[in-house]
Amino acid sequence: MPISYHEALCLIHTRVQPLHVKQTLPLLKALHRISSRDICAKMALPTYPMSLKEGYGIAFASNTTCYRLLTPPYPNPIPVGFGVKMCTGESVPQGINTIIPEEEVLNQTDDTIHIGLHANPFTHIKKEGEDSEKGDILLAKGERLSAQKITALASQGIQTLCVFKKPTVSILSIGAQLVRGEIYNSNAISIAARIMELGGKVVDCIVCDDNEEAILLNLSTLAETSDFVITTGAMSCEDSMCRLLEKRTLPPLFHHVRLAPAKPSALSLLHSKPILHLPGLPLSCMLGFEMLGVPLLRHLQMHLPFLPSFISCINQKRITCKEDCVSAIPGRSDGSHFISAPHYEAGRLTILSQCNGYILSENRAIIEEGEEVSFFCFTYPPVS
Ligand SMILES: Nc1nc2c(c(=O)[nH]1)N[C@H]1C(S)=C(S)[C@@H](COP(=O)(O)OP(=O)(O)OC[C@H]3O[C@@H](n4cnc5c(N)ncnc54)[C@H](O)[C@@H]3O)O[C@H]1N2
Ligand code: MOO
Repeated sequence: MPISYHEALCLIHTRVQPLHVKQTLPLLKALHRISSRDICAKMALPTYPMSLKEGYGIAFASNTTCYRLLTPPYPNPIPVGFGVKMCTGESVPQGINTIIPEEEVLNQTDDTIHIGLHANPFTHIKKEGEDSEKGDILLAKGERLSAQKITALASQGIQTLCVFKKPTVSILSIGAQLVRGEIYNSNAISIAARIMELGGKVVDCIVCDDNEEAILLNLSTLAETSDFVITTGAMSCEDSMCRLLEKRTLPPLFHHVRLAPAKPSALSLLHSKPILHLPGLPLSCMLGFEMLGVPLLRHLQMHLPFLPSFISCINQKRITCKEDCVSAIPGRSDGSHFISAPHYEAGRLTILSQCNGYILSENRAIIEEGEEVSFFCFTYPPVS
C-alpha cells in the first residue's frame, strides 16, 4: 500500500540522521555552505553616526539659512547655527544633526554657507547601529551563506565560518541497457549535477546490471564510502531493485509513495546510511529526486527549512493531474505566472531542460487556468 508524500517526508525527517560533522572555512570557501551555528553581531554598525554625503554638517537652527563654518579642533558639541565640512562616510561630530550636500549649498565663503529654507534636520546621516545592533543574528544555524550574508559577516571583521560537512553522495544506476551501452547514463550525471548545485559532493557513479547480487555488493561498498546513496532504475515489479525491497533483503522505510511521477520510489537504510531508490524513467527519476532527494540532502546537511521554499503563481493553462496523490508538473514561471511543459509523461528525457521549476498539486484532478499554484524553482542558488 503506497504511503502519502507527507508520510514519506516524515520518515526521511525522523529516520535519517543528519551529519553533525563541522569544519571551519574562510568565508569565500564557505559560500553556499550551511552555517553550524548562529553568528551574531559583535558590535553595533556603524560604530559612529556617519555622513552619507560630501558637503557640510550643520547644527540645525529653524528659519536659519546662514551657518558659520568651524575648523578643527571643534567644540563639543557644535553649537546650534554652526557647521563643519564633511566627507562621505566621515564620523559626524556631536551637535551636528543634518548634512547639506555640497550641490545644495546656495552660496559659500571661506567661513559661511548659505542654504535654502527647505533644508530639514536629520537628513543624510546614518545613525550608530542602523546597519546592525550588537547581538543581531547575522546568519542563523542551518542557513546558507550567500554573497549577501557575507556582507553582514565581513562588515564585522568575521573571516571564517563553521559549516556543516558536505554530504558525500554516490549513485548506482541499474539496468541492462546501461551495462550494454545501449543508452547513455543521463540520469546519473543529471542527479550528480543537481547534488553539486545543492551543496553535496558526488564521490561515485556506478553502473550495474539488473541483478540482485550485483546490486547488493555495490550498495554495500557505496554505503561504506558515502553519506547518501541513490539508486536509479529496476523499480518495476519484476526488476531486481524492486524485488530486494519487496523481499526485505533491503528492508524499506517506505516503498511506493502516492506521487506522480516517481510512485515506485523507496527509502532504505544500509549501515545506517540512507539509500533513496528512484525509478529509471528519466523525468520520473529527476522529479522523484526533487521531491524526495532534495529534502533528504537538505536534512543531511542541516539546511533549514527542511523543504525548499516556493512561490505562489497563477496557472496559465488548464492542467489535468492524477487524483489521490501529489503530482509534480514541470514548467516555466516568470515569477508570477506558471505554464506547464508541453509534455511531462514519466519517460520524457529532455523536457526539464526547457523548464525552470515545477509545481506540486495535491489530490487534484484538474488545475484550472487562473488558479494559484505553488512553484518550486530549479534556479541556482535555490531560493532559501
Ligand atoms: N506493467 C507495468 N509497467 C510499469 C509500471 C507498472 O506499474 N506496471 N510502472 C511504471 C512506472 S510508474 C515507473 S516510474 C517505471 C519504473 O521504471 P524502472 O525503474 O523499472 O525503470 P527501468 O526499467 O530501469 O528503465 C526504464 C527506462 O528508463 C530509461 N533509463 C533507465 N535508466 C536510465 C539512466 N540511468 N539514464 C537514462 N535513461 C535511463 C531507459 O529508457 C529505460 O529503458 O515503470 C513503469 N512501468
Ligand atoms: O511513477 Mo511513474 O514515475 O509515474 O511513471
